[in-house]
Amino acid sequence: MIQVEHLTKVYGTTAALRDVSFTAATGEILGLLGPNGAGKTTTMRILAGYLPATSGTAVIAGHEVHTDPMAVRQRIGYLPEHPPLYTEMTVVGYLHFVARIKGVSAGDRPQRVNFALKSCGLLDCQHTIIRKLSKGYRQRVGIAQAIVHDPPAIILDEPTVGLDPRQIIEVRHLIQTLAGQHTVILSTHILAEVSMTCDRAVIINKGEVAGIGKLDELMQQLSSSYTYDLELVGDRQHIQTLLTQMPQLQNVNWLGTPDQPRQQLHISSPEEIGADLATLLIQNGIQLYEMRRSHANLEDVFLKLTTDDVAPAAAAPTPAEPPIVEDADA
Ligand SMILES: Nc1ncnc2c1ncn2[C@@H]1O[C@H](COP(=O)(O)OP(=O)(O)OP(=O)(O)O)[C@@H](O)[C@H]1O
Repeated sequence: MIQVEHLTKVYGTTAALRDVSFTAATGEILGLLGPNGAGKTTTMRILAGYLPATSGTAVIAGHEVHTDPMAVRQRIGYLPEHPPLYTEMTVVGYLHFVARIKGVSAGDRPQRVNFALKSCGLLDCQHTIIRKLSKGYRQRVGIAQAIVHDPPAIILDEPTVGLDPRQIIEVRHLIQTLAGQHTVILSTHILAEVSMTCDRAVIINKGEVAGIGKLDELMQQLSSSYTYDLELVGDRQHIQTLLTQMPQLQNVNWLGTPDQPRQQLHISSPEEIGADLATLLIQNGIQLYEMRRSHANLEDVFLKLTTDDVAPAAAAPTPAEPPIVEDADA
């Protein structure tokens, strides 16, 4: 449904995206996850046809965003970070307006608007002036305008930002109900958003793809899959020498000071090495008081992939730039 290949965007001297590539299959929810400034919004705006890429291509439902922008805009729903709602209109009036400018026929409009109102939990406030809605409800209106013309692809830029916890849960649930019939790409800097909402994630960092796949696959990609926290008594130097016998150990970090009676050690390893490690230490006279093993969690993956230098992926392309309503008007 969505193919992004070798996408690069340069703002002046700033390379916001470098050779970004990923795909999103029909019906899936793909999370674009990255820290501030990673290039998420830039990617979303290019996909939505509001920003031209410097190079590369992005194809949505068979149409390239640069060479065929109008066809793309008819096939996507886009929720920008700050949706440009017409705040003096009622919710239902606004959705009818958007449906019209998105090309929904007059006969289909009532049904499409009703679907959007219902899907987004807006039926009860459909006659309310948008200006009087809470932020959470405005966000729902933003999503409703993105789906009112029933596009096959939905692009949501930070859809839960600024919402309270209850609203976040509601919006995430809404997004999940949209998948299946729609392909959804959402951007976020919140790990939990991806783990709770998305089928797969593209982790983006400094404009490059740092990891891509299902979350459990991403965790497996980590070289340090297991971490061990040890409490032991023994000479640090001696222990350090012993550990050189296990070359698979990574990130051997001592906690506290060497003069503490009990030493604390944090080790990571791509393999499960607990039994061998314990045997090595005990057979060499080290008193092992505690050893705890934990698996890399999503936070470890994110920190690892967005802290280290990363290798990119691929993709690129295109169009011009207006806010949703104006664009649709065209
Ligand atoms: N119009 C612009 N002109 C120059 N540089 C820009 C422009 N827009 C974005 N950038 C730069 O491009 C990089 C990526 O920005 P982008 O907004 O895409 O990141 P982001 O991942 O969405 O960040 P955030 O989560 O903070 O919104 C940043 O270094 C940003 O400063």
